[in-house]
Parts: sequence; structure tokens; C-alpha cells
Amino acid sequence: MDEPNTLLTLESLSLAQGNRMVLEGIEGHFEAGTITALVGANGAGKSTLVQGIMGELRPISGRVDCRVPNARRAWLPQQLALDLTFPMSVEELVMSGCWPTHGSFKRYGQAEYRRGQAVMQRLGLQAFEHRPLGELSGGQRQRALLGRTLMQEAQLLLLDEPFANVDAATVEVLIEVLQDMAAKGAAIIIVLHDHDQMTRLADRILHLERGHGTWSTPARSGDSPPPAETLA
Ligand SMILES: Nc1ncnc2c1ncn2[C@@H]1O[C@H](COP(=O)(O)OP(=O)(O)OP(=O)(O)O)[C@@H](O)[C@H]1O
Repeated sequence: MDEPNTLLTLESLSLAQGNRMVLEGIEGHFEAGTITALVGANGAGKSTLVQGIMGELRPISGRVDCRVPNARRAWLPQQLALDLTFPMSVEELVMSGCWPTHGSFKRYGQAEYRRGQAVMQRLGLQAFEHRPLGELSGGQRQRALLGRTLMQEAQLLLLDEPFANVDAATVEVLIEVLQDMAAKGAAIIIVLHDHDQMTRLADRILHLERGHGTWSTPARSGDSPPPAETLA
């Protein structure tokens, strides 16, 4: 790793699902304080790359070099992938963000409870703290899930379409919290489809297509238009 603030490096990373080669030769550096949008069509390999980064899928070749300890890595899956019948309240879910460093059986201390209360307040969840997850709206659930990663003080955070099925007010809260986490030094990788959200949030874009990755920066309003010869 060349840059001191690089938290994650992908070197010629190739990943397969079963016998099918999905991604080949992916390169990338993910620095502290940056938000990367991971984009690509259905089946392009976004979830496969996330599994590779989280160590759930062993590379066929190449390397994932991550400086962030396991306890500070967080993965926020798509809401549809979650088991909502699990009997847990909002407060219990948020507090479970302490588990990687604290253990799941020890009682939480006063300082941890205070931090949990502050996280729930930040995300507008105080009124729902004792409500079971199965009785929350999509937006409330997503706030609670992000609250868990705040509690964990995640340094590497991966999110899969976090704004799907959530209300506009929640989108704003989530964007604010994610920008704040990045400003405090986290490296964030978000699977995104919405172009406006990409422009607002991402510093860089990793586009997956036909097994390969291409890096770019989002075009902001006020950027100069592309040269005439590149226009159709
Ligand atoms: N468990 C699996 N076994 C076999 N093939 C798989 C498995 N999971 C994914 N694939 C295949 O790997 C390829 C990449 O899938 P992946 O889920 O990474 O794409 P994606 O970009 O996340 O798609 P989407 O936007 O639809 O979520 C697809 O062709 C998919 O069919």
C-alpha cells in the first residue's frame, strides 16, 4: 500500500461464483474519508465484489489488502435480505454494534448506553427504541441499521442500495450521517443506482461491466462539458 491513508487495496483481484468467473483484474485504492459508488447492471458482480472485500469469497487470483480490523468493518445488506422475524428491538439492534469489540454476552456499561442514546437521537429513532424490527417502516429500519454501524464506529462501511424503499426524509438523514462518517475518516463503498444520489455522495465511481472495473469521478453541476468530439 503506497498511501498512508489507504484503508483497502484491491490488486488484480479476480473472483468467481462456483465455476463462473465473475470479475477479473479489479484494481483499486480506497482511502480514509472517501465515498465510492459501486455501479453496474444486474449481475455485473457488485455483490460478488462486496463478498470478496468482506472476505466471504476467496480470490481466484490477486489480493484484497485491508488495514481495517474485522471489528471495524461493517456490511449493510439490502433490506430484502434481512430476517425481520428476528425478535429484536431498535435499541437492541443499535446496541449490538458494540458486539465486535465488547462481546455479545457482557452487560453494556453506562458509557455505551449513553452513546447508544446519542446514536438513536441522531437518527431520529428515540420514539421507536423499544419497537420490534418487524414493526418498522423501511426507512425506520434503515436508520436503525445505520445506527448499528455508527455504534460500531465502522471504519470500512459497505452498503447495498441503502436508499431503496426508504422515504425522502430518511434519505437525507442517511446521506448526512454517511458524509459525517467519511469526514471522520471512514472509507465508504455504496452500491448505488440513482444518478443524483451518486453525484451528491460519491467522490469516485467504480463501474463494473463484463467482468472488469473502470474508475471515474462523478460529473458535478458546474463542471465543464465534455469536448465536442466526444458528444454523439
Ligand atoms: N451463489 C452463486 N452461485 C452461482 N452464481 C452466482 C452466485 N451468486 C451470484 N452468481 C452469479 O454471479 C454473477 C454476478 O452476480 P452478483 O450478485 O455479484 O451481481 P450484482 O451486480 O450484485 O447484481 P444485482 O444488481 O442484480 O444485485 C451473476 O451472473 C450471478 O448469476
